[in-house]
Amino acid sequence: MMEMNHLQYIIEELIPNPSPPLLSIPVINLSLLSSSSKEGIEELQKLKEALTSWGCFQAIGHGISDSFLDKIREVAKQFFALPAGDKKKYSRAVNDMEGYGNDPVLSDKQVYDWCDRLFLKLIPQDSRKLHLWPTNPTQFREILDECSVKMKNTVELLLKAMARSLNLEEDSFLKQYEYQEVMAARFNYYPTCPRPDSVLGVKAHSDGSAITFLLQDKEVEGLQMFKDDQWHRVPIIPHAFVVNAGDQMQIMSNGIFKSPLHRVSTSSEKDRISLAIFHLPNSEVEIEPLKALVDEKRPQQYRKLKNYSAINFQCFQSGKVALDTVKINTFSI
Ligand SMILES: O=C(O)CCC(=O)C(=O)O
Ligand SMILES: [Fe+2]
Repeated sequence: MMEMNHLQYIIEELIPNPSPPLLSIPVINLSLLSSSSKEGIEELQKLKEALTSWGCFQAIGHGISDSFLDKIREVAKQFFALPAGDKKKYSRAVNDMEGYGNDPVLSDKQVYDWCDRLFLKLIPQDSRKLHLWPTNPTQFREILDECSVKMKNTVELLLKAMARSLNLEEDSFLKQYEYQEVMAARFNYYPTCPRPDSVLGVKAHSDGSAITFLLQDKEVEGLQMFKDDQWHRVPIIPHAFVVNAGDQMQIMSNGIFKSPLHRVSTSSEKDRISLAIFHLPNSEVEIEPLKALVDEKRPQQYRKLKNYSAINFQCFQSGKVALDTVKINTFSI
C-alpha cells in the first residue's frame, strides 16, 4: 500500500452492516447454453432470470480448466508479493488508468479504496502496453496472454446466449460492438485492514463494462452485491467466475439486464486477491438500446452514445451516477 493518510480511506459513518447475510446467487452452467436440449433451454431461461433480477451469476462449465485458473491466481499472488520497488517499475502514469497503483487522486474529499491494482488492456492486441506487463514472475505475460484468448471465447459464447435468451439473433450484442471488442484485466490486491468496520476494499459501484468476469480469491470472501435494498455476501465457488452485466449491457438491453451495484469489504486477518476481466465495445463504437428491445410498452430508456468509459470517469469525478446521466426521461407529466 502506498503511503497515505489513513483517514482518507474511512467512509464517513460506520458501514451499517459490514458483514451482511450470505446469499447464493444463481449458478449457471455455460456449457449447456448452446444446447437445444430441454436442459439447455432451461439453463438459458435461468440465465435470463439471473441477469434481469440480480444482474449476476456464478458461471461454471466455462471451459477454462481449474489448473489454469490456479496458475493465474498464483502469478497474481507472486506479483503482489514483490518488493514495492519492483512493482513500481510497472506504475501507471499520473493521468493513465493502465499499470500498477491505486486510485488516482482527483479531489481532497475523495475516499480511497483499500486496494492496490494492476490494470492492463488485453484486446485489441495492438493496444497492449507491454512495458506495464510484469516480467516477474516470468510466466506472468504468457499466462495473461493465454487467459485473454480463452476469455474471448467464453465471453462471446455468453453474449450470444444472452441475445438468444431474449429471442434475438445471437450476434445482436456483438453486432452492436461492431465486432470491435475491448478486453481489460484488473488484478485487485486487498491488504489486511485494521478497520474493516469503516473501510471498504472497493466502494459501491457498478461496472462500466458490458460484461465482467470476476475470479474471486479462493479462500477469502469480500465481494458483496446489492439487491432488494440489501447487501449480500457472495459465496466463493473456487473455480467459478462471478459474472455480472455492466452499465453498457444495461444500455444495450434497454434496461432489461441489470448492472448490479457491488462493493468489496476488507478483512483485518487475511489479504485477498481477485481478477476482474472487463469486456466492452471499442470507445469509437456507438451503442444504444437494441431496436428489437424498444416498443410502446418499453420505450427507449437510454440515449445513443460512445465512449461510456469517459462518461463514467467524468461522472465519478463529479459524484454523479453515470447511468442516470444517459437515461432518457420516459415518463410524461
Ligand atoms: O474484488 C472483487 O471481488 C470485485 C472487484 C470489482 O468489483 C472490480 O474490480 O470492479
Ligand atoms: Fe466491479
